[in-house]
Amino acid sequence: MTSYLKSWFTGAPSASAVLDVPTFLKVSPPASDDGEDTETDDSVPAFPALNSAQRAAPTPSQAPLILSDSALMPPPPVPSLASRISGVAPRPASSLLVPTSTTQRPQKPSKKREKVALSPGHSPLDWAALKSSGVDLRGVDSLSRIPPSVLKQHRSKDDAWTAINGKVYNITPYLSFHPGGERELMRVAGRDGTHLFASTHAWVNADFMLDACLVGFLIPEPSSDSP
Ligand code: HEM
Repeated sequence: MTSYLKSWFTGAPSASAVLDVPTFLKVSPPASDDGEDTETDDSVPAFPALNSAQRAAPTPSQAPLILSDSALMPPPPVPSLASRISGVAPRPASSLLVPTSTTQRPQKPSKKREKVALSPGHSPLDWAALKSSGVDLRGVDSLSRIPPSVLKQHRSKDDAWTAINGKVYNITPYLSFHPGGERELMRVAGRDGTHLFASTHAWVNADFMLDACLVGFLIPEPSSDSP
């Protein structure tokens, strides 16, 4: 047995190791679909099949080369443990990956825009429903021309007006619906809020949000000496 294995690895055929591969000349045909097997021959098929890859395997003289450990492909490099900092995850090998950690301190949330919890029934959808319900949200019979002095008189929560882009709105009904809270919205009550509004959320369409609350148009203060 040992000499046989030796001859296999070295490729030298030994006298005692003669591969005696039996040759089958007859192979049984595949069974027919209808199950009617006309052949009464019960010979077993050759295994491996006569034309199989196994039979075409190398002879002892073509024995496969077995590589030693040093001839094999080296393993991937071990990440350098020396450069690791305690408590900090190692940097990924690819610079395209997201860094696993950062040395920057998290930024404090901006104080400028804080969301407030709106009371139930005061979502933006509820506001849209109220606007289209036909309920009077203006509090005036007709639109008028409003100078800053008149606007100034409407600065209480129950009666709050503001001017945005030249239009004056009654913001009292919107106070409890404002996602930024009543307090923030009241900052523009009784005055022109265009600048503050735009610097807080320029993307909000005040014209659309408050169309049902329009009370008039902001005009310059009439000069006292005019007739
Ligand atoms: C007068 C008309 C105003 C209308 C129609 C209005 C409308 C809105 C709307 C629709 C949002 C939600 C925006 C979003 O989710 O992106 C919002 C958020 C907010 N508003 Fe107003 N706003 C008005 C005035 C103001 C004013 C004068 C201030 C304060 C100076 C203010 C402060 C805020 C804040 C802080 C938020 C933040 C919440 C967030 O991050 O969404 N708003 N406002």
